[in-house]
Amino acid sequence: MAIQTIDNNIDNGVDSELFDCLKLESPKSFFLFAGAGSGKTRSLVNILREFEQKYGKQFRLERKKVAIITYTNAAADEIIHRSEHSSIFQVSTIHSFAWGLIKNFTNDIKSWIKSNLTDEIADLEEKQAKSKNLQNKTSLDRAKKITSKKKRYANLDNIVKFTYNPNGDNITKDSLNHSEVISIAASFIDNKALMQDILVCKYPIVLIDESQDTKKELVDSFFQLYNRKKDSFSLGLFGDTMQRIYSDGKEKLGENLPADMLQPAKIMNHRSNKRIIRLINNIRKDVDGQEQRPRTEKAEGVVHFFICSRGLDKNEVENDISVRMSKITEDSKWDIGSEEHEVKTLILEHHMAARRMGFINFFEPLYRVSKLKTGLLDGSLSSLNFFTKTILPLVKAYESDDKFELARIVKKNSRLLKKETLKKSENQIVDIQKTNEALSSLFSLFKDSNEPNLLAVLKNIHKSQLFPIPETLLPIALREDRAVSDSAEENIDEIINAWDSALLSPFSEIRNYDVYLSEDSKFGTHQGVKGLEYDRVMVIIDDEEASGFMFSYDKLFGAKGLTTTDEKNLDEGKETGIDRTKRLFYVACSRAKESLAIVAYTDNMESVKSTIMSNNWFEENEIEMIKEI
Ligand SMILES: Nc1ncnc2c1ncn2[C@@H]1O[C@H](COP(=O)(O)OP(=O)(O)OP(=O)(O)O)[C@@H](O)[C@H]1O
Repeated sequence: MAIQTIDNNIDNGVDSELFDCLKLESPKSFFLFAGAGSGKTRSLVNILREFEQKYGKQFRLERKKVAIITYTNAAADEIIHRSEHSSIFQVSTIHSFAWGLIKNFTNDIKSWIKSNLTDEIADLEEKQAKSKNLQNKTSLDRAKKITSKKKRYANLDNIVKFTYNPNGDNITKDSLNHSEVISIAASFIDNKALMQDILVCKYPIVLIDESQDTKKELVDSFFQLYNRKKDSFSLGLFGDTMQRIYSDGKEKLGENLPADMLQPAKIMNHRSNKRIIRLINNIRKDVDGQEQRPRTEKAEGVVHFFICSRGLDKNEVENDISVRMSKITEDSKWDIGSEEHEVKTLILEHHMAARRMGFINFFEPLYRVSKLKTGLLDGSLSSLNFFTKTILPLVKAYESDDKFELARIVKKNSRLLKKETLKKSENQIVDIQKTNEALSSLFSLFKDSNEPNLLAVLKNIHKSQLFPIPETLLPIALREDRAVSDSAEENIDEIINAWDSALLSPFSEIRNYDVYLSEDSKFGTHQGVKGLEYDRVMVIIDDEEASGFMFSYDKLFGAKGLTTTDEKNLDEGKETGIDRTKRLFYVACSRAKESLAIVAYTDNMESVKSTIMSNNWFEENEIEMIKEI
């Protein structure tokens, strides 16, 4: 028993070493890089709690804060919650933090943008001057870019204050875009003594979680700041180079660190069962050879690799695999048919979840428009909220005969029942009657479990004037005849174009999409689940379906050969798509606590099998080939 305790707690000393760095009398910096599930986030929270106890009062009096930079808003919320909402901690994403630093420096921002635009315009004009044909697409696009940049330059003096939303698209004239905010903050930290003083005075401690993926420009600036202000500034980096999966991160972050930076190591993995840890140790073996140890009380656990022929019905394959896994693991929660089914399925791209959950027709056209992507994924798109936040709850209230809820939604959103409308109205009874008729007309579309398409719902509401139509959808709602207008408007806006297709989907797709957005969705992306953990994980792999270009599982598993570019990168010691994919695979597999199923679709089943066996990732009895169902 005593041995077990020593084993599991072998890394416990690290927390006090880290806390020691934060002592205000003698600040030091550290770099805690350790594998998945080694308790980095836990260490971060532990030292924050201890810091609050020792320095909380002092920091509040002196109006100082510890800045904690996380990769996502969700991670920020988690740390805020776990550090008990203490006001001395400012937990935010890198974009929010950077914006907070620069937002009051309007004149300096203007000068930076002017100088940047001057360089960009000069560069474009030089290229344009060399163009052999000014009428080809590239040259025409370049000409447009030059005009728009010149326009922005001319408008800069009219801007009183810049705006920026770290979670938005920032398309107004006075807004900064995401990369500008990062570059401006980095440039101010590097070059402005005042900014360096403000930063160190307000935030004597900056801690960065997932620093392997944090914008490299800013990480470099923090290193510079550390070199300048060592006596009054502490920089703490948490991360794992094996989990660097975005191109924004600094390559080889762990190399050439300042000599006085503390670099503690952790060797435990507190998260996963033994077999899963052996697998992830093997995946990183030829990258840096770091090996983790499981906790002594952990079970063996299960990993299983299903090699599936492309072209099979994926829903059927994956359902069958869930049943098969429940047998292999003797855990009924794997079984899709069981009431207690609880498996996290990791897909590569959101549209793979859309296909599996039944909202692909509505999702795909909108997802293709880059301006709509963020809002579509986080559910903040206002034109979409019309369906998800107004119509869907209304229809659900109708279906469950919840008159109270129905009245509440109508009162809140209806144009006809607005207080001001009713006040002005000569005959309120007629208005209420009109509302009832509008509702009946809308619900008639859903009679007998019918699922109308979204266009029918939109047109119905526009006609009855029950609710105001979002601005983006108005041109479509106003159209008399879709077919005529399609041919008449050649140069139609890409957003309207996308909505034109999306609106042809049945309303049931909105229901499914709404479930996907909610916390309890059983899907996550390989990238998006960084930092999280689940008992049972199914990793779905299909490069063709994902249609991305950053990752290639086919190459990682030997189903496809290397391209000449890959060969060239390899020769030059540069990173290849295989390296990136291996790290993504490591992140995905290391989310599993108890058992893990990999489901890989491929055209080359035998090559996949021999690759995953020859690099010792899977044993023969852990591999199953599914050619048909
Ligand atoms: N010292 C410990 N004793 C017991 N459980 C621990 C310990 N450290 C971490 N854990 C547990 O192990 C799991 C992983 O911890 P944590 O999320 O902090 O790891 P991480 O290094 O941040 O992981 P990743 O890099 O994979 O996101 C969590 O469930 C956490 O509660």
